[in-house]
Amino acid sequence: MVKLCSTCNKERAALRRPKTSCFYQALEDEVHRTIVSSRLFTRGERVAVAASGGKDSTVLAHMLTLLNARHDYGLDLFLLSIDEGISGYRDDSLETVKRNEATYGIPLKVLSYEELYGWSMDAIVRQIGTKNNCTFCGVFRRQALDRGAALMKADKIATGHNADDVAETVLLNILRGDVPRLAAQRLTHETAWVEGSPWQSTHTLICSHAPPLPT
Ligand SMILES: Nc1ncnc2c1ncn2[C@@H]1O[C@H](COP(=O)(O)OP(=O)(O)OP(=O)(O)O)[C@@H](O)[C@H]1O
Repeated sequence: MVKLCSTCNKERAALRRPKTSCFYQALEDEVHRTIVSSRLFTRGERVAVAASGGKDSTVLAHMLTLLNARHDYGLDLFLLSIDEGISGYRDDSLETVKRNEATYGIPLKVLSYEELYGWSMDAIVRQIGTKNNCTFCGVFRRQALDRGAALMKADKIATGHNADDVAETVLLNILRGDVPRLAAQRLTHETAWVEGSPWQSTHTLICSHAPPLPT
């Protein structure tokens, strides 16, 4: 027999959670509580939602538009997408971002490496080969998001980084023995705020370290 969500009593149950049973409600409440308790936004701010077309940033776009309307944050949201110029990869996900623009009714700005740097990622790989190309791509993407946000007069950038991404970065830094980066990561983890990093002052990290829900 199909088990229904014991909170809304309509949707099919997707997950059994130790403290609450309705996953959507619990997640929305947790994100809202993090936004409020960490004072992530101020009324009237313009927020660039960094949209890759992947699951995390699509959930982020959904969540921010939903909570902005529900709790009247008064934010001016738009989607910011970076086209690295990787044929067969980013062109597909950009189609998803365009669908998100229509679904969530917020404007989309797409900026390409080609426009910003005069180089697409495909051209860079032709030049440097495939070794270390992810490092180039990541550094360029962070700067591209910063430049795009400045161009669009955004006050903050929201990204879909989550606890898994944080764990992955911490583990990689341990394996590399990179102590200064580990310390910076701890700051990010504890305060959900990146300062003095390549993200510069506009960057706000939305992560999943909300306090536990009351029982
Ligand atoms: N091309 C891009 N354009 C805009 N934002 C991006 C882009 N790539 C990554 N981001 C932002 O950085 C976050 C982390 O990116 P990462 O490459 O680690 O992918 P991810 O964790 O799989 O997330 P997603 O599922 O959203 O792709 C994304 O959630 C998104 O907010």
